Amino acid sequence: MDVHVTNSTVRGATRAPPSKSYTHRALLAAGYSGGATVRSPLVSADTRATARAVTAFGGAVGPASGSDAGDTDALVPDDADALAVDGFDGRPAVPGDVIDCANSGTTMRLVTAAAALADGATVLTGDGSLRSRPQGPLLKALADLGVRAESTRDNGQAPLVVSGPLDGGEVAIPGDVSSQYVTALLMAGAVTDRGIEVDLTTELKSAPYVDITLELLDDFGVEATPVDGGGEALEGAAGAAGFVVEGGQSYAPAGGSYAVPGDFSSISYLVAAGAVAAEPGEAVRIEGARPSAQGDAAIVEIAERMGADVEWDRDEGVIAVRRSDLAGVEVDVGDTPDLLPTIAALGAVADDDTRIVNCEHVRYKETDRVAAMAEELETLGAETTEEPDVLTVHGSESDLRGATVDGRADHRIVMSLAVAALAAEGTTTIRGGEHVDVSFPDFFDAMADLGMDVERDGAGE
Ligand SMILES: O=C(O)C1=C[C@@H](OP(=O)(O)O)[C@@H](O)[C@H](O)C1
Ligand SMILES: C=C(OP(=O)(O)O)C(=O)O
Repeated sequence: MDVHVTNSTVRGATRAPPSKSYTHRALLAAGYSGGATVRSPLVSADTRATARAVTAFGGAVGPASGSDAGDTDALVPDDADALAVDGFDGRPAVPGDVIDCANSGTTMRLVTAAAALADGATVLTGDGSLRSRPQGPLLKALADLGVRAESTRDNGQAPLVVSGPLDGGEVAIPGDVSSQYVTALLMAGAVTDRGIEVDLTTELKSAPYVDITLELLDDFGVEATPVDGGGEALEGAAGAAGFVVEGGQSYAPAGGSYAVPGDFSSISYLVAAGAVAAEPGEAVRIEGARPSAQGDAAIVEIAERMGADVEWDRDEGVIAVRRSDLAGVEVDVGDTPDLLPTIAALGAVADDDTRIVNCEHVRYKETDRVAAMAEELETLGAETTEEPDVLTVHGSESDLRGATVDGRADHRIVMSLAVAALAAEGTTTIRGGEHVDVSFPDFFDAMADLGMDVERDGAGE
C-alpha cells in the first residue's frame, strides 16, 4: 500500500498503543501458566504470531468477554480489550503443524526456547525478512543444553527444527546479537527441572528488554536474577555477566490477570511528530505513557536534548510535545535499537549533525535499519554518513522535499519516514505503508486524527 503524506501540522490528544514487547511476553507467560487473562494487549501481526504459537503448544487464546467469551478457538479480534489464555502449564505439546512466526523476531526467539521443552519436534518458519535474521547463537545454546536445535539450511537462519525435552543446565551465549535469546532462555528455564544459568560471552546489547522480561516474570510470580562476574545478584540487566533462573517454577499472575502498559517505541513517532510538526502554540498530547522498564522511554530525554519542548507527567502517563527548533546530538542506541529510525528522522529536521552511535545490532532487524534510514532519508534530500556502527545525519545540509521512498517492508522505517514527511516540502509517497500492522496497526488513523495530511491507496498494492 502506498501512503501519501503531505507537509502538515499536528495537534491534539492521542493514545499510545499497548506495548508489543510486553504483549508477546504476557501471552507466552500466560501460555506457560495454567491460564490467565491479558488485559489491554497489543493486537497486531507480530503478537498474533505469538498467540498462534501458544495455541500450537496446546494452549488457546481468545477474547475474554463479549459474544465469543469462553470460545477459546475464536480468532483474536482486532479490538480485544482483554484476551483469555488457556495455558499449557509449563509443558508445551508437540505442535501439529509448522509454527509461522511471520515477521516477528521476538516470537521466533521466545518460541524456539519454548519448543525445546516439548517431547518431540517443532518446526518454525517466518517471512523472508525473518528467515534472514540470526538465530545461530540461540540454536547453539539450546544444542549445548542437550536438545536438537537446527537451522534446516545450516546457516543459522530459519526454518528451524527444535526437538526436546530440555531439562536445563548452564550455557554460554553472546549478548551483542540479540537480547531476545536471553529472554527466551529465562522464560523457558523457569519451567525446566534444573533451571538455566546463562553466561554472557560479550556485553549485553538491548539490556532494557531483559529488564522488561524480569519485570514481567516477577509479575507472573517467576524469579530470575541478573548476576555479576562473581555470581552476585544485580538490580537489573545492565552490566550483567549472566542470569540465573531456578527450575520448577510456576507462572501465575496476581489475581489471574496481567495489564500491558503503553509502547514507548510507538510513542517515539508521536513525540517526534509533535517535535517537528506541532501546530504553533499547540501541543500533541500522548496518553498511556506510564513509566515501565522500557528503555525506549529515553525518547523523551533524547528529544529534550535536541531542543524539543516536551513535558512528561509520569503519574498521569501523559506526554505533551510542542514544536521547537531542534539541534543534532550524539545518541548511543546500544540499549534502544528501535529508536534509531525515529532519531534519524529527527536528525534530518534538526540543525547540525546527529550522530547515532553503537548501532551495529540495529542492522539485524526486519531490515538493516542503519542502511535503510541512511538511504531513504537521502532520497528525501538529507545528507547522511554511514559507518558500520555509526549513522550520522547532517541536518544543516539536509533540505527535505517530498519523494517516493521505500518503507523496506519494515514498520519502523515506514513510521519514521512518515514523521520526516510531515516536515518535508510537498508530498512524500511511502511504499509498503501496510507494514505498520506489525506494531502500531492504527498509526495512520492516529496521525490523520492529529492532523497529518495523509492519503492511503488500496491495501495490498
Ligand atoms: O525483546 C524484545 O521485545 C525486543 C528486543 C529488541 O531486540 P534485540 O534484543 O534483538 O536487539 C528490540 O529490537 C525488539 O524490537 C523487541
Ligand atoms: C525488531 C523488532 O521486533 P522483532 O525483533 O520482534 O521482529 C521491532 O519491533 O523493531
